[in-house]
Amino acid sequence: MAPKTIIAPSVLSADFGQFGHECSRTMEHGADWLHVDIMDGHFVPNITFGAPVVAKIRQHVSKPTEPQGRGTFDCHMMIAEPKKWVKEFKKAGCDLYCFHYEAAFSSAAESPEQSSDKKTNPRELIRYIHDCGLLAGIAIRPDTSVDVLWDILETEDAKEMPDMVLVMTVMPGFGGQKFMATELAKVEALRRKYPELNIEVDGGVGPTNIGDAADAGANVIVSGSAVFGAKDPAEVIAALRKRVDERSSRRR
Ligand SMILES: O=C(CO)[C@@H](O)[C@H](O)COP(=O)(O)O
Repeated sequence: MAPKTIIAPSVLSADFGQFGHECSRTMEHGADWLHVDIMDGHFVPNITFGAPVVAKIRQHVSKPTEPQGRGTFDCHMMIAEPKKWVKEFKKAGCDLYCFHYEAAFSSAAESPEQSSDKKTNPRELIRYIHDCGLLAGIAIRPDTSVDVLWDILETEDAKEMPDMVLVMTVMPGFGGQKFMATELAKVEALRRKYPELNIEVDGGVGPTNIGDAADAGANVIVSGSAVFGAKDPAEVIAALRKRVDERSSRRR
């Protein structure tokens, strides 16, 4: 069965001066999830915010009543040491912890106090995230081949299977960049092999290119500036949803 359409506005484009209100308002506009961009100034050349801020905005959005349900906080961890922060973000109210493949190999420390010179691998990290009670996502940058994911997705161990794959359609770090249509070949390849997988696209996505993203097979749609910069964000969210729904009903 085709996975359901999930619209996840990226809060990177929100007005941080009224962050809680921006989050609750976006949910009222029809969002399914909130895509929460965590940047550390190491993995990407930009810094956003950490777990204490996530805990504050969580108070403005009801927790999902089921896994992947409405109100899911989809935390996109653009950080160099993803394993270090899993428990902190769980405590803060994160539901889905999506780390970058490129960062995983240097992230074995279990807490901020521990040194992080050990290596881990993405499958172990997915298992660890699940053991901590979170959904797990794995992201790839435009300069990473989709081929790195096949081995991970072939697992027969449910604890090591990601709940979502994120295909970045810009280099991570900043909102408002131009959508890279070349990345949709990765989405197509993933969808061909995994009809039920949650495949997220993120970066420069909006009404002008949602058709291409949906046709390629994306079902989790992140959109920052197109939603927060719109006169009528509810209209943009509805338009994104309509296009993805149309495509997935043809696939069924
Ligand atoms: O992770 C990122 C950027 O690194 C994204 O979540 C963007 O912030 C999405 O914003 P737009 O490209 O839609 O403005």
